[in-house]
Amino acid sequence: MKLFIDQLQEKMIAKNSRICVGLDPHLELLPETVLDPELLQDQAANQVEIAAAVLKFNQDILAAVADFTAVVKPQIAFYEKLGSAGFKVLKKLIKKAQTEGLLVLLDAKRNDIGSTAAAYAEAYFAKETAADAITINPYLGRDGILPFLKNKNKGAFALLRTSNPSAVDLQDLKLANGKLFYQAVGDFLAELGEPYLGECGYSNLAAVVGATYPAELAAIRKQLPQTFFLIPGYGAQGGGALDIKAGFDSQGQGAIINSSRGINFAYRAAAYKNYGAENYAEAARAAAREMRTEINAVLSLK
Ligand SMILES: O=C(O)c1cc(=O)[nH]c(=O)n1[C@@H]1O[C@H](COP(=O)(O)O)[C@@H](O)[C@H]1O
Repeated sequence: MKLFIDQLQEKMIAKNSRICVGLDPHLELLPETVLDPELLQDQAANQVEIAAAVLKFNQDILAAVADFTAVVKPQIAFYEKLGSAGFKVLKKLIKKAQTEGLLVLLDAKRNDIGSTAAAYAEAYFAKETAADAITINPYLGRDGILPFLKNKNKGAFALLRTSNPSAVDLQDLKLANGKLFYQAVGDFLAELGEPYLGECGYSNLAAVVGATYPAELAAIRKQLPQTFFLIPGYGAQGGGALDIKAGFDSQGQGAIINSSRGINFAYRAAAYKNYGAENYAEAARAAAREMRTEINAVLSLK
């Protein structure tokens, strides 16, 4: 079995795509034709119907974008909040995505002490849920990270320089050696990821760097030539194609750019309004195709 990172690179090349479609079903943004807003008045009582609507919506989005992406990223919070019905939806979506030939990066931002991290790795990489990769929080250090790397056909994406405004609160703290905290985390991840390098030159231990901080992204790419990046913050959070360019290597490899709301709910955006709410999947397909084109153009890829 190929290393996760080599599988990812292979699929990115096959799809000629550097995008990652987030599957974040914000309930209040779902079309009324899929989810009756009345049901949201009492979410606890209507969990099963809401979960069914979420499943339909996400299955439609998945089918619509599958031609344009190598990987999808369900954010687990949106499924967890629907209780056991939501968890079943997540499992079905993971299976459907993989059946469509896509890799699944489960956005769960997990971590804990080593023994508990091992339980998380088992929970999300074991047969039943079987995501291909997971987002993790590196704050606990190596014993909390290594369990996610044990199986070499799975990957882990550690938070490095996040896209949110408060990223600066802790990540930019200056250390005694003059480095910023996230820069030291970067060095640490590069060293820890070294034994997990794939043939593509990147490690199964990847990192998350926000599109909303282009200067930091450019510096981190230089600092960490063997670390693959997930770059969220494109679209809804304000990041654009020029902002993410420096996250790639000279071959236009080494990163995937995530957009969740910008694709899932494209039907609500002025640019895709003419599709109409009932054609939300076609609008998402158009948005994914356009995002792929924009990113390939900025990277001078055909
Ligand atoms: O790990 C992530 O995926 C993540 C890290 C980060 O720094 N910023 C960030 O937005 N994300 C996730 O990426 C997605 C962004 O969603 P949109 O802003 O709707 O495109 C959400 O699922 C976030 O939880």
